[in-house]
Amino acid sequence: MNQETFGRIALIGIGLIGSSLARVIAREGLADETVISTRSPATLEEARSLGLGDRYEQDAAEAVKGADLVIVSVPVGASGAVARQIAPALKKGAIVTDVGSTKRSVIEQMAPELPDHAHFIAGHPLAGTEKSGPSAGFASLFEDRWCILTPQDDVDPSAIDRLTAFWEACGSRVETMDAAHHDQVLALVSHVPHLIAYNIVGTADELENVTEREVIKYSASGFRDFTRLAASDPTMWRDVCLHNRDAILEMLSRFSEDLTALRKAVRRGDGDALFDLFTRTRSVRRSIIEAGQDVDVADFGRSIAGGRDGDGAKP
Ligand SMILES: NC(=O)C1=CN([C@@H]2O[C@H](COP(=O)(O)OP(=O)(O)OC[C@H]3O[C@@H](n4cnc5c(N)ncnc54)[C@H](O)[C@@H]3O)[C@@H](O)[C@H]2O)C=CC1
Ligand SMILES: O=C(O)C(=O)Cc1ccc(O)cc1
Repeated sequence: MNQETFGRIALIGIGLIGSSLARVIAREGLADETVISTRSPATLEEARSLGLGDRYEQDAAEAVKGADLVIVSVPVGASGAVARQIAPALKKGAIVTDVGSTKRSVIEQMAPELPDHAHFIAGHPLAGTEKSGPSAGFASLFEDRWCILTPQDDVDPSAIDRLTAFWEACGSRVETMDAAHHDQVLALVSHVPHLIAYNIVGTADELENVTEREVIKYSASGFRDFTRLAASDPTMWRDVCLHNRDAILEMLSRFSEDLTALRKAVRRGDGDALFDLFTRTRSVRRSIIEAGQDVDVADFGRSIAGGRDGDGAKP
């Protein structure tokens, strides 16, 4: 058997991420058998009707019996409860991982529950959409995306190698880092941007002198991008905020300070300050595109090719 393939994989939680995993596991032949479990009977039926696995179990403990790899894909606030449920049924030597958007809290919730004979390695694929549920997933979700692993110091390196090989077989690039560092970085690049989107769409929704029709009719692509993020799953994002509170608060403070400076530049008509900030931020976007990290590179490429990018000179 190759490094990346497993006899039995158990997927606990079968929403966007779990079902994308089920699809890529099937496409790449990464398991002899895939067992699916999720809390809601209706969701389990949906997974069955989509043909996502080989076996379906309502009981998570039943699902992990004999599994070589267990992947927990539930809202981060449910991680501890799932770990408690599956712990007594885990096979000796099983690798247990998760996909949650926050890492310190998931480790704090799961690690104490799991037996020493299992290898627990927390993880986070930096890949997703605003959609949720089993039908929202797709096999190519993880392609050319980062997957961050945050193993604790005492984890067997060969288990890390196997999990790395698995994510690589799903199309991802894998990086290992400290959980606290992960949470700080993700607060900046993912959690706070989602909160900004929720906030601006909420603000637009509450403005009395702008009708809903106008928001829909005149929303340019910038606002549309915010509405996409602000359509993300409420349970998932409530849990992210509750479970990465300190890092999110720290980044929000920085954001507020910078917003105050920006507001001042607008109020004072300080064109130089505005131009300098906008020039700096444009170069950030360019670096991201050059590094090949953009979701819609083709679209951005068209906007550059269309010559709408200006020459960078201060008018
Ligand atoms: N949606 C996204 O773009 C991304 C999400 N993530 C993380 O992946 C995890 C799953 O997210 P999605 O798949 O998007 O969510 P989802 O809402 O599509 O699916 C969640 C699944 O968990 C199940 N579930 C909820 N509570 C449970 C419990 N107590 N026991 C067993 N199953 C339970 C639900 O029935 C459902 O099958 C979350 O921790 C999220 O932070 C990570 C990367 C991207
Ligand atoms: O839809 C988007 O733009 C996302 O940013 C998806 C996403 C959401 C949460 C994560 O932890 C990782 C990726």
